[in-house]
Amino acid sequence: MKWTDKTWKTIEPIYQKIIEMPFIKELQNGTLPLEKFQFYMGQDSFYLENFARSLALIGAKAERVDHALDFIRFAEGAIVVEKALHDSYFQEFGLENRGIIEPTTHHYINFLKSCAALDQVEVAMAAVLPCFWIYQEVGDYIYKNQSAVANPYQKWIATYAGEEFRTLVIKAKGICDSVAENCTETQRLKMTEAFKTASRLEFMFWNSAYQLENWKV
Ligand SMILES: Cc1ncc(CN)c(N)n1
Repeated sequence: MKWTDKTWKTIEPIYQKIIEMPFIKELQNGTLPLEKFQFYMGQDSFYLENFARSLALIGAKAERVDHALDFIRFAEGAIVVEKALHDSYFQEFGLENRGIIEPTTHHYINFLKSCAALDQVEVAMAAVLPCFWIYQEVGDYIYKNQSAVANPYQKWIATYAGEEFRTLVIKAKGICDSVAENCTETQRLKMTEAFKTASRLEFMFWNSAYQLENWKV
């Protein structure tokens, strides 16, 4: 069985919790309060910027030159999406600035950057995979289950349920499977652990937006 198939099984309970969370349910039926979506967009702008930096670092460390090129392109794509957020979504959703990096965003981006800087490159590749794969699954899930009424968040849904994003996810999964084949079992377990931690952080990221979580001091 492929490393990705085996690993997804370990996060099935986390994924189930994600699709049941109020943020996702309300995004799906279009009732998510604007304030929560604005908070999410602001934090996601910080996230994407730092996700891109992590991807670029992984690209620089990849053994295979084709993997390096793929990761450098992923990094470029994340920066382009981040810019699109500023140029269009922020305006559309009335967000004047992105605020400051709040606790869960801080935790997540520092987890990714530390994996990219300090861990074995295969482990770092596994750590960024949920950022692709979970978003595609959630995008597809919402797209398939949404009600017919006009949804103010349709553009967000279309981004992650679209063909373009699916192609990236297939590529990112393929890279993880190919590097996992050349790893020892211990290294593969470390990859799985990193994938699981990032999946938990995806849950926490949406949850923190729903709670409008902040530093409090
Ligand atoms: C927190 C988070 N994770 C993943 C994605 C999709 N790249 C995102 N936009 N934001």
